[in-house]
Amino acid sequence: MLSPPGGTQRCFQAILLLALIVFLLAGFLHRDIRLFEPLLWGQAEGPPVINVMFLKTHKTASSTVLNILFRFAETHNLSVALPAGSRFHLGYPWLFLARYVEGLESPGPQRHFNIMCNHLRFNLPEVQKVMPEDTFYFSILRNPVFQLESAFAYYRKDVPAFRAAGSLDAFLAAPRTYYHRGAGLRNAPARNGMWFDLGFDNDAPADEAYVRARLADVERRFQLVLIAEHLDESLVLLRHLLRWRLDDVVAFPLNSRSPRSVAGLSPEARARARRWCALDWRLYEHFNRTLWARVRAELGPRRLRSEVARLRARRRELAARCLQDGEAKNGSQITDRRLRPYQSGVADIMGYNLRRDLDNQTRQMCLRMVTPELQYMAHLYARQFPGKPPKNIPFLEE
Ligand SMILES: Nc1ncnc2c1ncn2[C@@H]1O[C@H](COP(=O)(O)OS(=O)(=O)O)[C@@H](OP(=O)(O)O)[C@H]1O
Repeated sequence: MLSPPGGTQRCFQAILLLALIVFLLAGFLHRDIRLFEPLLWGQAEGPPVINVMFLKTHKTASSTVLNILFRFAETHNLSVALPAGSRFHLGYPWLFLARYVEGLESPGPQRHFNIMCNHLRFNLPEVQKVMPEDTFYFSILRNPVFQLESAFAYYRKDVPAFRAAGSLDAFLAAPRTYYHRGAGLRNAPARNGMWFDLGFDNDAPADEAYVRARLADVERRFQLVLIAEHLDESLVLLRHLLRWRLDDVVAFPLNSRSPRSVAGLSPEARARARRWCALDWRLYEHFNRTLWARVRAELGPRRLRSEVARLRARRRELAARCLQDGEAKNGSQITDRRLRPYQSGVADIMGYNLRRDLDNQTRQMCLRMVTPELQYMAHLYARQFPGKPPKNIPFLEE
């Protein structure tokens, strides 16, 4: 005889119902946790880091990072190690000396600053005279092929090796024809420019032991090295390490050339650039690899994806709120000359027009995000040293 069908059926239905409840609960909880995840992630585990040294390498998206730091300094009323007197950088291309900083030129008890981020050639013992002991050090690198191409356009008229060559292709085909050590530091941007900015010899042979020793120096000193090609991921990691808010690291790209002034390079020219700048190439390869290892260890792929998406969404939102047409403009299209970026070489450097309908508070916030480096530095200088003559920016007077 068969057992009464009602019992088995009820048992089966109960199991099914239980499975359904478990399934729905799991799905709901999962969604629920995911809903709160970004909030939990956003919570800092201590006060924000406020002593920060950024080694601003050349042509690596470093102006965008500098803007982040200037804004943080201004909104938190922090002191910035600014170039002394009428200068615009901290002694570059010479190795940095503490006396290049305003307020440290005369002997006396050393003063410390919170933020240091203007162009300089790294020289640790002198930087340590300016920055507190607990300073967070970081820098940025870019693929040396594109960094060199950008430098060529930007310094075309200033760097003897570039001036002598008709084009970057011609330069890379026979760099020794144009590049002579006799020109000294003025030729630094023409070879291993990032290696040079780190304070190393940009003409040294790329011997394995030497390269490894210098990479280890950088590892030891810098808590983080950002990569321009992965700037958003880098900024997410930076924010996490500094315990800053999302808006602190949201930035519009600054100092970018208009696409028409960017030269395409053939695969041969790219390979030559990698060989010519072999030290920079090793540097870039190494820190590109360690950035991803670091991101995996600190954040993991899911959190990284979510935070990068939040950063991009916020940038889009602010671009729509702040910017005329929501986008960058060529240098000549910028109507307010105070927002015009410095133009150099044969590069057409882009900037931004602000929307006209902004209320005062929004305008103030947007203005900080689009103010070019030199103007922002002059503004901070006037704020920090009201008794000193203000910095004069010659191209704004023209
Ligand atoms: N993610 C991202 N965001 C912003 N900018 C980026 C980024 N990646 C690269 N770049 C390019 O970096 C170049 C500007 O570099 P810098 O600001 O360091 O230049 S400078 O040394 O301060 O003059 C400038 O390069 P070019 O446009 O090739 O000249 C920027 O376009």
